Amino acid sequence: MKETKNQMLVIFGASGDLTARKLIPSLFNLYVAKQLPKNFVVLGASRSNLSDGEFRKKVVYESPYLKSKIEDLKENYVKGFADMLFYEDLGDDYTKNYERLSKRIAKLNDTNGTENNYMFYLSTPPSLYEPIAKNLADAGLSSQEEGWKRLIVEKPFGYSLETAKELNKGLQKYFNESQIYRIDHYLGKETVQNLLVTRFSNSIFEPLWNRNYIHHVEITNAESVGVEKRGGYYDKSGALRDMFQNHLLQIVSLVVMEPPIGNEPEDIRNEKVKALKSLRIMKDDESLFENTIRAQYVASEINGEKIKGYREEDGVDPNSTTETYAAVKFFVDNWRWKDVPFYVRTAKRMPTKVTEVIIHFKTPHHQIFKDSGLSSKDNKLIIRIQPDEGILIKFGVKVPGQGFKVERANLDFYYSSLAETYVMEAYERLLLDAMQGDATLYARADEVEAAWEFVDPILDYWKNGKDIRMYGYAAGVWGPENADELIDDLGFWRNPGQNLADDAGYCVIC
Ligand SMILES: NC(=O)C1=CN([C@@H]2O[C@H](COP(=O)(O)OP(=O)(O)OC[C@H]3O[C@@H](n4cnc5c(N)ncnc54)[C@H](OP(=O)(O)O)[C@@H]3O)[C@@H](O)[C@H]2O)C=CC1
Ligand SMILES: O=C1O[C@H](COP(=O)(O)O)[C@@H](O)[C@H](O)[C@H]1O
Repeated sequence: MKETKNQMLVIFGASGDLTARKLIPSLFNLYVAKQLPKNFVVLGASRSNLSDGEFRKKVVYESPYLKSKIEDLKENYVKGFADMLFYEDLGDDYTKNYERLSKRIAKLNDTNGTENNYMFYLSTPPSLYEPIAKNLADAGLSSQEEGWKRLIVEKPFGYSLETAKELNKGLQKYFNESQIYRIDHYLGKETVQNLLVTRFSNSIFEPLWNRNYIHHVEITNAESVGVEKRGGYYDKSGALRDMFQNHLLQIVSLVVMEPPIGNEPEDIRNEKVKALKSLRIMKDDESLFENTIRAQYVASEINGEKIKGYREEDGVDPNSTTETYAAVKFFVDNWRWKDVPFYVRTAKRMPTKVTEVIIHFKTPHHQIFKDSGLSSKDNKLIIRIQPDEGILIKFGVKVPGQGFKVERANLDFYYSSLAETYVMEAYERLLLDAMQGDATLYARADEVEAAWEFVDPILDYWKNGKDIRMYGYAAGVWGPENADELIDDLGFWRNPGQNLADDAGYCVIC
């Protein structure tokens, strides 16, 4: 087991939503699981004027995100956690007041024995990432002469290839690449990591994992919710930037990558970068027109409840051309994947929340049971990332009786069957990894840039392309009908239900 050294976590943007909703609950879980180091403190920093006590009240005692967790625990236990939290008000301007902040850090370090090991978490608007890094460096807080210093950077990492490069350069002026941890919470999901294990710890999948046996690959990420309270942010982002450039291309890289030479962070990251660099970039309008689809949800009624259309959401421009649905077909230009199409889609306001990877295998090259009724797409490996996490293999079996009637059967594995194993939440896992200095599940600078390189021309075409269309889909359906055209020479999208084994067309709103 890796060692978690005594340390301090400084969260910039500590009065915000992410801190209350994800960061503090994850730290609380780690505290309950006794995974935090002996000497550990959290210093929150934001513009809001809060005392230590008010901060503790907000993110622990009165937090709706901890309510059910702390109800089950003794009060002094909860107090033990809350007492590790402190707060420093940075005033109106994050670029000022660093002198005060660094004095507070030094004092907390001396009184709590955190050994000058500091992890800075940037959970602010992205425009502040570089200024904060600069201010920290100017205050001597990026130097590793005494203790280590790490910088965790939230998404979005850039708005385009150009801005991502600028941000990389900007941060690397003040911190070394090895100190920078770019978070992608999908990499913290147990089932996403399981993609690596499924592929590289079994001898039954990898020999088939190539163009000789795989017909096409499909990845679906669907959410039943709309943009919720984040209309202002989302309208400047859209599905391609919000989910595809980061989370989905990370999943793609794990499906596409070659076997790494080992499981050290750089072994894995090197292969992921190579995978992302092998995605065929679509450059001309014709291929962008043929291989990409965008759409927005429109008002609808589900189970008697009226659902707003995207353009009616708070913070969204009534004439917005931001997509809430994105589907992309692409190829991977390397030896393993030549001519194998990949279909990846992501959207809000779908019938259910689900993320899965489907490997569709080819038809056996000589079919002796071709009158059996099964089609070429009946051998599938489904890796279910959420919910009902697990793996399903679909294959043909003989129907008992005379002749050779073939029917589809399922072989399945469910994570829930490992009931005794505690499965950490994504942020919990990622925070612990960063505390231990393990960057395997964090994106490297070149990885992020390679992903933007693929996405940039699509965004550009969607903004300026001459024939580009914006389709509509009623909230609660599986996107615009036109999206089927993308895939229809091969079949149709698998529209799964909430459970792994639920097949096409099963729709619920949850
Ligand atoms: N919320 C989520 O679920 C997710 C968030 N993220 C990312 O995490 C980051 C934080 O998100 P979230 O917590 O939702 O955002 P919020 O808007 O809720 O919080 C932002 C924080 O930054 C501070 N802040 C805002 N503007 C300024 C400013 N001009 N100068 C100084 N401080 C400022 C705020 O301080 P104060 O209020 O005290 O002024 C607040 O603490 C963003 O980059 C977001 O993209 C990523 C994935 C999911
Ligand atoms: O990063 C983001 O992810 C969430 C979806 O995360 P999940 O773990 O619930 O699948 C998405 O709702 C949000 O728009 C996006 O910014």
